[in-house]
Amino acid sequence: MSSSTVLGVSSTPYLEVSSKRTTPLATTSSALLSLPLADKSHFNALIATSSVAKPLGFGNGGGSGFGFKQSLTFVPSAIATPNTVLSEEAFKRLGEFSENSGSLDGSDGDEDYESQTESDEDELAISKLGLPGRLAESLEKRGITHLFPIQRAVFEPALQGRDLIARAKTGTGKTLAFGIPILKRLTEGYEQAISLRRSRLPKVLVLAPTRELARQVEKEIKESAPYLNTVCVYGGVSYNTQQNALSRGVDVVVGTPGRIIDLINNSSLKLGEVEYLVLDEADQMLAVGFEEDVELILENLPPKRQSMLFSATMPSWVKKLSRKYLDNPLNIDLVGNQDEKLAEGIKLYAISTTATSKRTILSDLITVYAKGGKTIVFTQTKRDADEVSLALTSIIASEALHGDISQHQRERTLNGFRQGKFTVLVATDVAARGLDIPNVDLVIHSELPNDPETFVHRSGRTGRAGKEGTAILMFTSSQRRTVRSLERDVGCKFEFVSPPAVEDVLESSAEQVVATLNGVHPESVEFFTPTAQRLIEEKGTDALAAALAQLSGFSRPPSSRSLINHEQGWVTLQLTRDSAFSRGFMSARSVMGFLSDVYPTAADEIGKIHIIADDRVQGAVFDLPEEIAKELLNKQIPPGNTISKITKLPALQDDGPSSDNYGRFSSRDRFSRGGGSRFSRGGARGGARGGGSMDRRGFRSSRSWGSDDEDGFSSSRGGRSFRSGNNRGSRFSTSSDDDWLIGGSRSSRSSSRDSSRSFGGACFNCGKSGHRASECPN
Ligand SMILES: Nc1ncnc2c1ncn2[C@@H]1O[C@H](COP(=O)(O)OP(=O)(O)OP(=O)(O)O)[C@@H](O)[C@H]1O
Repeated sequence: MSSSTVLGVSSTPYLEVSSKRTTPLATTSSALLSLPLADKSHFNALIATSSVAKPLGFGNGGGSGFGFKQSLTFVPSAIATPNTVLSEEAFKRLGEFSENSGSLDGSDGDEDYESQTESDEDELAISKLGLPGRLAESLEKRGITHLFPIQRAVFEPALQGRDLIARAKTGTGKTLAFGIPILKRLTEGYEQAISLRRSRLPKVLVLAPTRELARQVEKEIKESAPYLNTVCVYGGVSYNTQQNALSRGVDVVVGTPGRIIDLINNSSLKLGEVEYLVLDEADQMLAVGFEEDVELILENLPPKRQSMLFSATMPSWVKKLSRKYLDNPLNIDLVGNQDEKLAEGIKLYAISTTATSKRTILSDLITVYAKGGKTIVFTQTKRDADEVSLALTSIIASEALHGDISQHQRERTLNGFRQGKFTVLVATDVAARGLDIPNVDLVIHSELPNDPETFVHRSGRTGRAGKEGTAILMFTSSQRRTVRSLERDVGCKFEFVSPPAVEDVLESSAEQVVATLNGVHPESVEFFTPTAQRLIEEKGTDALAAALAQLSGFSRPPSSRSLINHEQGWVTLQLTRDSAFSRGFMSARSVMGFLSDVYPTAADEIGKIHIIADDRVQGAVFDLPEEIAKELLNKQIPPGNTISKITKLPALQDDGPSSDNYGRFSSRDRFSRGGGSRFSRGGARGGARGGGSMDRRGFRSSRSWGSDDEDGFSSSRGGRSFRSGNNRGSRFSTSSDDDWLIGGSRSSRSSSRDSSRSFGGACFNCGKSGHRASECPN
């Protein structure tokens, strides 16, 4: 068995699979379901593929499935670890391996696969699992006709009584993965019982970290096995109802730790007969803060029980810690360490924002990316959740959800959201884990999450059960590095995008309005038809366009916005220079030099400057207040230069040219964490720090320093709010998030109106600093 693995496959003889050749789908579902039943010391892992996805109606690709490869294959021992089944990482490697190899009998694997798939689908059907009739019936009634992959992987070992640690991506059906085998056992047990005691004690305890999640698990179990008595216990509501329910005899208790402890302490909840324990969101349940409570609860459970841990994230410390509570657990990991941790159907975007532009961008993102569907916006603090929700409400119906809101209101809000009464839920991480709300199209992280796990869970509120969804991460320029490490930790890639252009927002708004027109009652339409006819005769399509504009909330033209930081009232211009005319490279200084020559007011009022990333283009983009931009565009400019208003940003250099002195101070990360760095910005900028009395640019530069921590990584940890940004909210503070600010010597530039002082930019003519092109000795 050196390079081969021996697998026990239900009643069939052991099957030896060489590591060079595999059997495409020789055994499929039966293998999956029965593998752990066999002599466990003999098998390492099993690779399941689209035969898993297909019967589930996920198809083989198109982003809708779970990303399984085309065939079922077995893992050579080199890849699998003992007590580990079904790693998707292993799937991938072995998928390739099996695709290149023939089947053992030399037949064409694909044919075998197709012919085999038909019967697999059958075997995997809920109706073929040997479930008690009423359980199978209620599952099927709910549309659960086939097991999902994690459910298949867990089914047999769970029935065998193994302790488990199971990881599978968000929205892949982990609740029923533990639910189905437990309910099977429970139902079978009760079918043998003559009658059920009214005072029976719970056999199953499921712990969840939040009340909403506990309620949801309760619902899933109740709907799957309505004939059992399932009681949910959680804080924030009266004890009476829960105590009464428990006293009537109970089979399954689902709850949050705090209330469970209270009920144990007042003797309303007795856990002495629990046979099955589940920790949902196990990594959170065992994290600091929860673990003590969990431990306390476990002390009340019989030592002989089956324990199962489930989560979409399972940091290694959880596995270590869980040894305390589990007996020789089987690891079932459908995620894999090297692979992307997010569900397959989630499209990821990242967008750089500033504190002040955040809210405008937020509502634009919702308009453009959710297209009228449901959105969850995650904030760092409760206050942020309230404020963002309030701010959005004037544009889009939205509600806040967080821990300070009364439990009844929390439930009303969640129900309203589920039912589509409003489309935007603004929540703290109380909603990050587990919540299964159908058709959430968009998740927005309005602030960086505290850790990669939270990112995975928050994002996982969309793209569930094989559906597609979008997650957008908003970050400030100082957090760019953290975003990169997030990519590494989660194994994902963001598409970095600019804020939606005004045109896109208008178009999406119009589309949404058009979609709502179908809902207008025909009788109402009749009332308006004569007026509509008259209007069309008088104004043609303009009449309808005006109606759409009004309904979209754009009865006035939207004010222009910077493409760089999305600030209203600003425009982004592009300056390019013919290579024949170029001297030296394009830098922030040379842009300043150019503007000082052509239109000094523009140099005074300029916002951000970025150099175009394309090496073949000598160019930069920069922001100007709308009126000044208009003036500038009417000015005569030196030959070989082109200046224009743009509607889409070209690719930009991240940190500015390294040879530019200003670039040295460009990465705010350098300052945001190091405290009193020797690159003291204040010093470098001519004492701008704290310079509230300085002129505008000096002031701006001082703000950019001062806000470093507020918008930096520490903000996500410390729960800074939009408000902190907004309180600083003059348009000048917006520039405080500059990727790199133009003013290596802002204080000196700020005096450019006073020509007697030295000129801080570079000459546009010769590229040297210290003088203007008009004063150029060359
Ligand atoms: N076999 C199945 N067939 C059809 N739908 C299913 C099946 N199993 C689960 N579902 C549905 O899939 C959705 C996601 O399931 P669930 O909430 O259990 O996911 P999860 O893996 O626990 O997600 P999270 O990690 O976010 O908690 C639910 O709506 C559930 O009813």
